[in-house]
Amino acid sequence: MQPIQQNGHHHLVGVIDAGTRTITFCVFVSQHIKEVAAHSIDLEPITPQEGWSEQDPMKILEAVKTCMDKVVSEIGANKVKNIVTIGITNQRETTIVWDKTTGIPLYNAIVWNDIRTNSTVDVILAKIPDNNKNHFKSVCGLPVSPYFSAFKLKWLIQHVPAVRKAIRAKTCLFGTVDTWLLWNLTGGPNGGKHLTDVTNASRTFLMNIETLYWDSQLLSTFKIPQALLPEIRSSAEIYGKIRDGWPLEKVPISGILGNQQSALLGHSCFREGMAKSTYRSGCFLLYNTGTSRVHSSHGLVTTVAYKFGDEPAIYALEGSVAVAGAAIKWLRDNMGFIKNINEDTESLAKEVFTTGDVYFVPAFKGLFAPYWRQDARGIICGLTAFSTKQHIIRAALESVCFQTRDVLEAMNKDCGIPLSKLNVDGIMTTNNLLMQLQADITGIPVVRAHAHDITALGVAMAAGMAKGVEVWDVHAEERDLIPNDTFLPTSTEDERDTRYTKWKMAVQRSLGWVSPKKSAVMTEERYQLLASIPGSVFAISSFGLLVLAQYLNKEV
Ligand SMILES: Nc1ncnc2c1ncn2[C@@H]1O[C@H](COP(=O)(O)OP(=O)(O)O)[C@@H](O)[C@H]1O
Ligand SMILES: O=P(O)(O)OC[C@H](O)CO
Repeated sequence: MQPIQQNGHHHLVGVIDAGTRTITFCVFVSQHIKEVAAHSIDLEPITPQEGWSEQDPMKILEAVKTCMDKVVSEIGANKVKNIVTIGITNQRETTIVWDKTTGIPLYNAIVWNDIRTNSTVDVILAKIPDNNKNHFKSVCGLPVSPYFSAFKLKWLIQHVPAVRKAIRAKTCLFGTVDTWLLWNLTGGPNGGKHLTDVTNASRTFLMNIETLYWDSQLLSTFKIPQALLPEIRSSAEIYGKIRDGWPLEKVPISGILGNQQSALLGHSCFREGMAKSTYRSGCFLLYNTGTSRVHSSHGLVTTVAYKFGDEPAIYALEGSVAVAGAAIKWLRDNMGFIKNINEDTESLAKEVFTTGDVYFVPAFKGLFAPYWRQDARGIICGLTAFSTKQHIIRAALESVCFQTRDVLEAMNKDCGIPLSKLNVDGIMTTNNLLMQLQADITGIPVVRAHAHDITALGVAMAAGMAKGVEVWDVHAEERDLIPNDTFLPTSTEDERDTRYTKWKMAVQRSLGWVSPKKSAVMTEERYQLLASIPGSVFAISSFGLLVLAQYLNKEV
């Protein structure tokens, strides 16, 4: 391990952090937690329909390039040459397909929180004994849900003629955001590396959680040809070098981690029993279970936490909450209750001392862990003539805390040993009231990390420790400790439990709001029928197809 170069300069490690809303490129000094430079660009999602969420993969790529350019010119040529490697961390599950001969995407990226595949889920469930959504959990660790990539990829194959055409021509590639970036950064159509890491692969619903290879049973369930899929590698190894013509050309890329797994590393949760929760648009609690794959019986997912080179994979239990900060954003953008999230949320919520018995279940697109109910929709209940926007804002903050308690309860049951404290990070944790409510609702201390970017730090560590790079000793005894502060519970157990019981009642009222489309299976068959019609028919008579589609529509 050589933290310092022969010329006396510190090694630097660059990180591409491609989050759902924000693309960042930042640079760390090896062995240190603080970034020396960073540049970010926000990306707006494209929402063609209610429940849909897309991004332009080219815009993601352009934003990465711009961020790298900015940081390179900010730190100057002298320091740039000390950047010895790069790591990639990314929003997980988001699904991209492109043509390997042109590098052009065949459709927009379908983002993880897009629920267009609800009907695909119904079709898959209809084929499973007892419609059991946990049927594949022993194979891939995940429940059947539109969240995971396989459902999005199946939708793309069924609905986008260009995808089917590229599959027939054997030019179609699939990837999550890490793969899309790696392929482009290492050469694109000219030899780009088509790889992913185990953490991202573990979110596709296609990887066998035990063998860490693509699973043939799952591939055949989804009818996905393996040729589309990237090779699965570890989270820390040299995958390739940056192509010529890009900033930092020839610098190796040696770390890839899904962003929640990266935050787990950023918190140095290396030991079994250590956990963290990241509060951003969504909220994701990961609990390190070591080399054991703990299969949850209480609604959590089993996921790969990380795998360093040839070392055995380390697993985690995850509680994924789809809507956390996004509920606050909704109160600002859709309700007009808040002007400036950062400045107003806490002060408005503090204008009242309680929510006045108002509960807000922000199940905008269904509920993830531990419920996995795509039929749930958002509700605000307990309203009286006395309720104000302040009560609702406070209830939105509490909803994040109650959802976290839901996940914690499940985790404690699955693991047997209750968590004694909660390590937290993410932009939402700057809200002190939220932190205090979280401690009061869970009854355990909440320890807030003060490092600027724990998520990016995790993959910087992985990239820096990779064989052949070796500038970061992740297990070093002497390392920077992340400064933190702690919020202690001030509630009694009785108060906590009474309020939590009320929350559970509110959750019950949010369930079953959307009835599964009774035509789901037929819809699927219709698409298959349409998909099987040769392309020439489209050319000869698209009008004929329209008539056929209308006729079939009337049939169901
Ligand atoms: N002080 C705050 N109080 C409450 N919510 C906040 C606060 N600051 C930011 N948020 C919420 O956190 C989210 C920002 O997360 P961010 O990291 O930018 O996005 P993403 O998770 O999509 O990458 C927004 O949804 C916002 O509503
Ligand atoms: O980019 P974020 O912080 O919204 O993270 C999204 C998660 O990776 C989705 O699983």
